[in-house]
Amino acid sequence: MIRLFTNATILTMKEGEPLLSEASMLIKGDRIVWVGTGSPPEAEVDKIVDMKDRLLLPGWINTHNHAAMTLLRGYADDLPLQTWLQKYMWPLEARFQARQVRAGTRLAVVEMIRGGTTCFADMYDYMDEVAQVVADSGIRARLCRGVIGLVSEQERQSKLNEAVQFVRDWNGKADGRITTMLAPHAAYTCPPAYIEQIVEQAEILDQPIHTHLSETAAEVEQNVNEYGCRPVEHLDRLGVFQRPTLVAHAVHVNEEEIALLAARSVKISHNPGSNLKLGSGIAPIPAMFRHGLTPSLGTDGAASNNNLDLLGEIQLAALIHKGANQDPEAVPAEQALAMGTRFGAEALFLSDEIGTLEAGKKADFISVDTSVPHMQPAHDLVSHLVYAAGASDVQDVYVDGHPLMRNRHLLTLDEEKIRWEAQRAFEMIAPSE
Ligand SMILES: N[C@@H](CCSC[C@H]1O[C@@H](n2cnc3c(=O)[nH]cnc32)[C@H](O)[C@@H]1O)C(=O)O
Ligand SMILES: [Zn+2]
Repeated sequence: MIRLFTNATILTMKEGEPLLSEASMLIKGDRIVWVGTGSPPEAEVDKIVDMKDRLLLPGWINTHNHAAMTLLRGYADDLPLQTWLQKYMWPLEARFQARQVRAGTRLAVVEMIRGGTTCFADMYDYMDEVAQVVADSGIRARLCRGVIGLVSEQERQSKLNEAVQFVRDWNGKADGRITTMLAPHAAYTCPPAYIEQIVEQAEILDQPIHTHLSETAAEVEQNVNEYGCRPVEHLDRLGVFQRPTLVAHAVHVNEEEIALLAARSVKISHNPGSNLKLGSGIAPIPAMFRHGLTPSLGTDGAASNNNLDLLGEIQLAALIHKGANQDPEAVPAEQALAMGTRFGAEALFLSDEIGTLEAGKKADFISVDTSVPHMQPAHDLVSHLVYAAGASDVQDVYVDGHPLMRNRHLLTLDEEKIRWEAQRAFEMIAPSE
């Protein structure tokens, strides 16, 4: 089917390309065939969709999440990372079964689609459930079975086997919407030999690696005490960065470490909301840009954010580095938008397919209502999107050319049922007070 989205303002997010007004986008099946002003090359069109008062742009790419943690939203707030994890999250997560992960992930996907996210990375457990939700909902995702190695050797091996089997079962599935990774949870939860083993498997399976890195000062200190070096050097020595790697957080990295991450082309998922909420710190994003890195954005799980609104992260990224560095020129609006789109595609190793609106790429895009009062006067939509818009201004969401939301109406998921299921699944595991 050939569809023409017309009468729109289009932000392609191609580097250096200005906003296109009175523009159109032509889509053939799941791919974009043309974007521009003037008349499209193809005369035969099956459907014309009028996009008056709509800004079209690539969907948001959320590069770090634990989707099922929506079930634990608001459960343990205002605590530091290690207490939050060890005293609250892990004991409750130990009660999770397939049902909790399915319900929590479905809720997460509803929330993400409603906020304009078309692709997310997920690191969790019971990943067959997560993959099935992705397959059924129509969203795109890069998924990995996260492994925490603070268990017996036997359990470590069985978790790794699961992670490997997950890659074999799901990489490239759901018409290519699902891709995978391998994920040692963090240097402080996986012994060195285990990390090496995971790297070896990643090599065999030709998979990228996703891990948490230098999220807190305490974690860096512990690494120095235990292994005699900081986490970046530690992972480098273990060969992690020989693989394409995506690290979440990178809050406590110094100039030298940033240089090494850049030299190894490591991808960064900046999670400003989670880092602020857990009091972890503020990642040195301007310094990363100076070293040629192109950090992307993630929400982290909803228990440390507490929502999955990627536009909110774009806005935080555009604001906090200005304040932290007393520099109003840090992370300009355009760059913050790139972090949520094009750089997100790079971070997930999917930039051949998504991240910009241009011929040959997948038709993953969203539309934003530009007629609302807080987008007036409509002279600089890039500025309005970053500094004035909200998630609920997103009207339409398309992935692979399929509509997942039209005029804020979800088309692939039953929202009411999902809300009910999430409530039930939470009550089953909630501690009795
Ligand atoms: N249960 C799994 C590990 C799941 S990976 C995802 C883990 O990351 C944890 N997590 C969530 N947010 C953060 C964060 O900000 N830093 C570190 N870990 C986190 C989360 O609680 C969950 O346990 C196993 O069998 O080994
Ligand atoms: Zn995380």
